[in-house]
Amino acid sequence: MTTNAASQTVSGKDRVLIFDTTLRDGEQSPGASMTLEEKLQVADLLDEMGVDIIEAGFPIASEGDFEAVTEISRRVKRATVAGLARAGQKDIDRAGEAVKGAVRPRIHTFISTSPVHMKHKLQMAPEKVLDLVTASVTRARNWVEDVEWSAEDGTRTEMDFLCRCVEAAIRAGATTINIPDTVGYTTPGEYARIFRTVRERVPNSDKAIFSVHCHNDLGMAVANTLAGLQGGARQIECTVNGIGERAGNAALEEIVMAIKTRNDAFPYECGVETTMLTRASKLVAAVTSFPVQYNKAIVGRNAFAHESGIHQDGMLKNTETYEIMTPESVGVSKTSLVMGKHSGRHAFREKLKELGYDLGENALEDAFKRMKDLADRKKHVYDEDIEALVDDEILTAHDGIKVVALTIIAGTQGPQLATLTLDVNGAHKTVQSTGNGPVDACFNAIHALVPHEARLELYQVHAVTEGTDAQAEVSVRLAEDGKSVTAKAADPDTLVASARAYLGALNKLMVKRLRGKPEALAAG
Ligand SMILES: CC(=O)SCCNC(=O)CCNC(=O)[C@H](O)C(C)(C)COP(=O)(O)OP(=O)(O)OC[C@H]1O[C@@H](n2cnc3c(N)ncnc32)[C@H](O)[C@@H]1OP(=O)(O)O
Ligand SMILES: CC(C)C(=O)C(=O)O
Repeated sequence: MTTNAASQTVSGKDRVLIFDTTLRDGEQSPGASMTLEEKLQVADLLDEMGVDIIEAGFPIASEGDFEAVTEISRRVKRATVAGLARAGQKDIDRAGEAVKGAVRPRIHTFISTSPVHMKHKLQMAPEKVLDLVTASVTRARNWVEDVEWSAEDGTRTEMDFLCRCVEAAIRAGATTINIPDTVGYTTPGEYARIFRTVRERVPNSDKAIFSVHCHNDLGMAVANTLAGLQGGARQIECTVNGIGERAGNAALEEIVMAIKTRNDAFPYECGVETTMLTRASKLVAAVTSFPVQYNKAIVGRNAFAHESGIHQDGMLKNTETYEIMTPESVGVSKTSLVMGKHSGRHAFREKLKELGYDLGENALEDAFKRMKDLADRKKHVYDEDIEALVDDEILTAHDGIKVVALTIIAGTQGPQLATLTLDVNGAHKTVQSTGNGPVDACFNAIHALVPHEARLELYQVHAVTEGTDAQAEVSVRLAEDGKSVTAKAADPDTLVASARAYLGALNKLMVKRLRGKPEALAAG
């Protein structure tokens, strides 16, 4: 056998081969077509990552597929490169032509063996299919030594017939026998039994490596894959991010991490460098434009994110409380403690530390309450949101004038009306003012309650993060007697942020005015 044969490793564990079919079965996902350049990038990464076999395409399908398989065969240095072919001469010759330049070429030929496929799709009698098994494998062997044969719809195939086909394929020279669960129909116990039975009943079964290939129609692709290994299979066919026909294929990253994390249950070795899994996932998502669902195991963006206070507290005390593998082991730089309405004080304190703040207990409590309040109104609380609210907290902590309430009536029927209540050194004062627009009305109200000569030099608004519920960060610059001050405030309501930024600047001006009159400052 010339290929990367599955065998026992020095650790005494069985080596399982990872056969990646992202570029063939993965590309069969409606809408997932990749350009040649994109396929080459994926193939390079798979090779670097330590995948054993790369199924590069189905060469008879199109000129583009032929070119992709040919190119990938030329450049991949380590992995075996496989091309798919139906049980026909033209398909096999085209695949042979495409993979012949590979360091380790493989032809993967298949034919359906289930009653429903043979009768309705192929419209062939079982004996004819059996003949084609021998003929196709024999022809493929004329091209390469490494031939894989697949019994399409194997899990819905009658056992006696499956065994006869497998025996014929091995006799004709197949070195790998794949029994696919083409329509995602099998169950873990059943799939393991199929492999055990075929391996026991087929006399020459020890001459080939058995392979699993599972689809996810019932959400069992990974479970079935692992069960297939327990039944004796030693090659796993899978795709990055689990993309593939219909509901997809078994996800490479999930299988590899299940073997690594639960090696007690799945005592096998595989050659994939797990720290590259996230990179591979991102690349495949980018080139196929198939987003990865947030809660996807291993590579979803929430796979190592914790929002609940109780979990975050546990994580801060010992990461093993809520993580069964480290984010670093799959190429994520670190766990993220996401701030949100379910977060607790332990995690918030840690987050502030990470962002470079050292707040006292009271300031921390205030900031925590404001973060919770923000999280009730806003879907995502980003680090920038926390920075904005803490900066704002620090600025307003010493302010003599604060917003108590603000209501604006705005719309097409002007003038816009602001009703504003301010706390001016402890006394609440309310006024109504109109203006040319809601911001003008609001600033006029401030002017009415706190008469001043300062000039507005700058008024700027920008969204702290994305989305219509993003916090607005408002900057205001006021100038008086040749002195100018700038203040910022952030709030999901642009007008509240505007009022607070204006008052922030006004407070700073007052402090400047009083500078040099310490007795006045002390009096507030
Ligand atoms: C389970 C799997 O994932 S199998 C792989 C599926 N992937 C694809 O089909 C993607 C690429 N396919 C293609 O580009 C095209 O289908 C081609 C080029 C392969 C064939 O195209 P066409 O010649 O136009 O045939 P079409 O796709 O319409 O029909 C398939 C034919 O192949 C036959 N066929 C299907 N599987 C096999 C097989 N394993 N061995 C031999 N013949 C087969 C069908 O019975 C049908 O034959 P018929 O024309 O005599 O009725
Ligand atoms: C060609 C075979 C292996 C296949 O993709 C399937 O049966 O799902």
